[in-house]
Amino acid sequence: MDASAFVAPDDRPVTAVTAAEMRAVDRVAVEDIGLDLPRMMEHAGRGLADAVLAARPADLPVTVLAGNGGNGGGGLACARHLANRDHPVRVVLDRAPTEVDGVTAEQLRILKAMDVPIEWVDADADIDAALDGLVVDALIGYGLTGAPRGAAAELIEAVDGAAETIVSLDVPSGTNATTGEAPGVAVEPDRTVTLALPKTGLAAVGGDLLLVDLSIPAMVYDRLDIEYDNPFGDEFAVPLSRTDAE
Ligand SMILES: NC(=O)C1=CN([C@@H]2O[C@H](COP(=O)(O)OP(=O)(O)OC[C@H]3O[C@@H](n4cnc5c(N)ncnc54)[C@H](O)[C@@H]3O)[C@@H](O)[C@H]2O)[C@H](O)CC1
Ligand SMILES: [K+]
Repeated sequence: MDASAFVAPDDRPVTAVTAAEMRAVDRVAVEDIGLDLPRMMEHAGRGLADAVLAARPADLPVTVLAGNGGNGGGGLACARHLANRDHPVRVVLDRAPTEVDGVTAEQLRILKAMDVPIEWVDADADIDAALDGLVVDALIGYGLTGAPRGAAAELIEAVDGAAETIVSLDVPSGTNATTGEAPGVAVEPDRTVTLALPKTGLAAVGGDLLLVDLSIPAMVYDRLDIEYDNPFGDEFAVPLSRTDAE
């Protein structure tokens, strides 16, 4: 097996996947096992909340920047767990709540019912520097298509200048999950909480790396001929180190 760009704490190599491979994993998980996206999104949000609680001093407010896809949905699930622990958390969307759809809209409905503050920005809003404290970047994950545009781009630019700590979910927003390239603006996180398996593009990204388990069984990877040796052991999240392997 070629040396991986990532290793788990016991120096075990951890396979990295491209965005296309991870999409295929999601498809097989849903179609063959019935492990559906909302369930995996919940695991993502719980693992992200664990990482945020571990990273933030008690009094630091948390702002979750959420997009309209699976990445946003994981961020919103994280916001719910923080709110349940009376941590100061608010959500800032890159569009009006009425424009959020799919599973992410379901996550949003729960937060609304819990009276979690929900704000949003549109393309030409100038975002106040209130993006201080700890910012969770759940705008865009491996679904990036081209250079960030509109409100998402504005938020990406605002957060890099204002936040004390930035935790990105899965892939820093604006970064191509496969190549690590940033076609436009991109978040520069202190930590990336990536999901299931590290994305190949994360080898080129700075900051700490934490891998969170979405409970995808090894047989899904086997069906796609993706080399998989459970990186979690008995944990549900493991820190990853980047090797200088080519
Ligand atoms: N097995 C797994 O790894 C799982 C990962 N999950 C999370 O879901 C995302 C992928 O979700 P998807 O809906 O396919 O796309 P994203 O949420 O990453 O992105 C869509 C989001 O981004 C906006 N957007 C895309 N390109 C641009 C752009 N150029 N400018 C502005 N905005 C852009 C788009 O509008 C949407 O808002 C993965 O990363 C994980 O976080 C699943 O939760 C479970 C399985
Ligand atoms: K992100």
